Amino acid sequence: MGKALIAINAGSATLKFRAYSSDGKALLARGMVDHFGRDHACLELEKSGKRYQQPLGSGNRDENVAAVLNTLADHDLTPLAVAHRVVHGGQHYRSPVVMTPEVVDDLSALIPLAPLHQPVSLSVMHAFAKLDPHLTQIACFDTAFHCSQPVVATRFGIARHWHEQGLRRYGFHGLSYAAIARRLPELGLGDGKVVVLHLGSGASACAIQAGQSIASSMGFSALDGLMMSTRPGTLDPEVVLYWMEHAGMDIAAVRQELYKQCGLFGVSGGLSSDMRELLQAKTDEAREAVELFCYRAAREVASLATAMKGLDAIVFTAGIGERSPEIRSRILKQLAWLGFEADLAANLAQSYRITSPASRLHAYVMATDEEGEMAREAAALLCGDIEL
Ligand SMILES: Nc1ncnc2c1ncn2[C@@H]1O[C@H](COP(=O)(O)OP(=O)(O)O)[C@@H](O)[C@H]1O
Ligand SMILES: CC(=O)OP(=O)(O)O
Ligand SMILES: [Mg+2]
Repeated sequence: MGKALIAINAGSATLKFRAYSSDGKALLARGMVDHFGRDHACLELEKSGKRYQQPLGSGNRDENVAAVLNTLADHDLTPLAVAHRVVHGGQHYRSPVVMTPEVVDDLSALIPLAPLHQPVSLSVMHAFAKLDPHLTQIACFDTAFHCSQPVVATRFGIARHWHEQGLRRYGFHGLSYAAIARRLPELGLGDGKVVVLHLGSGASACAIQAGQSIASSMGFSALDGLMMSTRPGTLDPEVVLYWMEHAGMDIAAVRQELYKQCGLFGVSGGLSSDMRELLQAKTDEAREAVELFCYRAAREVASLATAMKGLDAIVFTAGIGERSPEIRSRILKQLAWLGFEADLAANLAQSYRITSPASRLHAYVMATDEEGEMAREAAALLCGDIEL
């Protein structure tokens, strides 16, 4: 097999990768490390109709990444170029770029704003560069899709000079939203007002109108908005001041709390950050964690609909959104007053449309394709369709 365009998506609970033909169009192989960075990390690969699975026996992220690179080599998937999902592009990066030492420095400076993701993406780039220092590596940004938002959606209610210094809402999961927006015309929603719920380990929602991001639940960092696996979502900032003033927590301890100890994990009393486990668990704490997750997601839909002054449909996507009928059904129940009537059988079958034909508003399940979006961006950059 010739060389492949590799797309790497380092998320907070998974590391997904795909190999494409050099034009980014044909999918050659797909894989993922589930439970990325945890003791029971497991690598899966699908290639030429065959599936391979390998428990990694290590919760070390660098070792998990090394296993991915070895697997690519073992399966004859030599990189022609590698496209990386980079969560934070800051004020400056609004379209994909070829990595250079200067870009590495710029993206490293954003690590504090995306501590679960940015360092991992940079270390994956470093691992590939060690294999081949001349390899073209491309950064594709989660923040880029949200550049279309009106200023009002990007401002915090703080003094103007902070906004000018970059303290504003950026929005994340943009590669996922771009992939969904690309497919909205299939549903007759190319010009519609749609709220997309990206429910994975990190979770956010985005108002997409006529294919463009109008507003998003995530802000300056990927902490804001919906409650997530280990992140709280929207939080009164006084909670942070309280931690610092009364619990003796310094910045590192606060950051650790916000990124690792909150969300499903914290509310379930430390039981699990994994929705699959919480849905099986019988404790009151697990039940409350799941309830809060759904409640926050449903509330955000109504808020984002208001940003668009209307709503035509919602779309569920990502790990939980694509695979959990229970969570979708609870969110739809909370939104029933808006005109959603779930089709229970369709929801259980993970069908495309999961609302009944008579429902005033419709809900859909769509598989996200962050890697496909990155491959498209990288191929366009490599053939000169996007200016460097
Ligand atoms: N069948 C399922 N039911 C409920 N949750 C699931 C299911 N499959 C995966 N998940 C959840 O999806 C999350 C991972 O989502 P994903 O979008 O793939 O991750 P990441 O945020 O790492 O990109 C995991 O935390 C897991 O709990
Ligand atoms: C931005 C973010 O939270 O990403 P993920 O859901 O992949 O962890
Ligand atoms: Mg993800």
